[in-house]
Amino acid sequence: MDPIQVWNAIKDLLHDDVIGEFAFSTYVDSLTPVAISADENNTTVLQLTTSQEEVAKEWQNSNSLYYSKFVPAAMTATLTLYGQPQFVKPLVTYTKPQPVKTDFPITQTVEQGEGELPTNASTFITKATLNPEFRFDTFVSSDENREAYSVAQAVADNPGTQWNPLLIYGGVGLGKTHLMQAIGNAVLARQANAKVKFITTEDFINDFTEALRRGPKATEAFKREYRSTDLLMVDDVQFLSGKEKIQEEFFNTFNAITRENNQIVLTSDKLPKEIPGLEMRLVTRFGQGYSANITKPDLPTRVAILRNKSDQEGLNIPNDVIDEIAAAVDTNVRDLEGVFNQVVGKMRFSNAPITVDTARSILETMNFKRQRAITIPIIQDIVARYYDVTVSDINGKKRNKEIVVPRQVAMYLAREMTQDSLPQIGRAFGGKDHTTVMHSTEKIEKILGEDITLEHQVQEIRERLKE
Ligand SMILES: Nc1ncnc2c1ncn2[C@@H]1O[C@H](COP(=O)(O)OP(=O)(O)OP(=O)(O)O)[C@@H](O)[C@H]1O
Repeated sequence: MDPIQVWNAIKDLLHDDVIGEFAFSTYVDSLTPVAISADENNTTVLQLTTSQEEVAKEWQNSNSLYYSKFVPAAMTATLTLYGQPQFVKPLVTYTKPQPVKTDFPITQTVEQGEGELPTNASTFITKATLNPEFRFDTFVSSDENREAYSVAQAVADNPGTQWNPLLIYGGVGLGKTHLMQAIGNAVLARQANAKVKFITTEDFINDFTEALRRGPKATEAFKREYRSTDLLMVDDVQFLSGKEKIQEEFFNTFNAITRENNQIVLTSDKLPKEIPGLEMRLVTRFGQGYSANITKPDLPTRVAILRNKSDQEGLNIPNDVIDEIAAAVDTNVRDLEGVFNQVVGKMRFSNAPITVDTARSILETMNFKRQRAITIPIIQDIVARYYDVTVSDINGKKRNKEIVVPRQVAMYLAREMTQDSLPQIGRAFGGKDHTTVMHSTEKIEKILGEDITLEHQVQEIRERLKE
């Protein structure tokens, strides 16, 4: 039996059993497998080492939670790996830690062979806990995320130097976590033993609360672990909102890491100053590096993301199917992938080529409807009906208020909802000059900020246009 293989399989099983990331990373993930041997009773023993005395003590107690969960997990693991369940006992010994020299910022390449443990096998996560698919080369860069993409690459190339912290913010499912983990994956690809840690804000809260509950030693271990990272990535910092004690610990962690010129990357759904209940000192700290926004991808980007995914998975999805999905799903990339996966599933299980009709029926069951193309004549028609005037009034020259407002609203929406240029819009509105279009749209923009009734009207028309 291979000790690393067996331990990895046991660890996977324990991961679901041991509550809390902190407990798991301290008491399970930090152990290094050394050998498999037989004791005097001929029982198979998996020998493991730890550099933390209290962790070894916990394992040496055969009534401990970890010991008791280990034995059944080992049975399952050996059954899966070798076809036969085997009774295996853990033997955890304490070894004094050797000082580890880190050469962060990264300057050299350290190769990590398959299955080999990082040389500083500490409680730090390694490549395995990052999503290996979240890389720069699998991320489609477009206008909506280009800034975030470029800064993330700069941070990955030179962590802890210029953009510290890097904060990536934007709506749900737009690729913030992907970009953040791409930094982690790039750093670990260059230096496998870099102390890289990716956590959600919830993990941080749970780990800290658990450490406090366990007492001073665990709290010390928590601080040691978090504060000595080379690259700390924290997802969704908006969840720090209103949690004073946690914010204080986060503040101290933040300071300890940046003081050493190590790197912090954060994601949030909004700018720090817009997070309610976030202490001013954190707002200032979070904003001191670089804040990059990600917004919703437009249609060509959505097509590119799907094309990319289809190619990566070696699938041959027809272009019209991809266009159909991309046009219908404009909420976020996670939804886009969700529909894509359904389509792929359908292809695999029904063994039939996928057509636009199948894609449509999947989209319908998932409540996505293809938006119809919005053109100037459609806008003119809907605006005219909404205000009870005629399309020729809108395209004519009458200057009374009842007609001028609908005309200007229609021009404004044509500018907002179509790709047509100012001269094209002017021509479509009865041959008007492009300056008239510009003046009308600016006028509506200005009134919208002051007139709530008009704002509601415009919103209602937008919704009718999307029906
Ligand atoms: N530009 C992109 N190119 C390729 N894949 C993308 C892109 N943007 C997002 N994705 C994919 O969309 C999914 C959702 O992205 P991710 O989890 O990073 O979103 P998020 O912004 O962190 O969302 P949340 O705020 O909900 O945590 C992931 O599978 C990610 O790989």
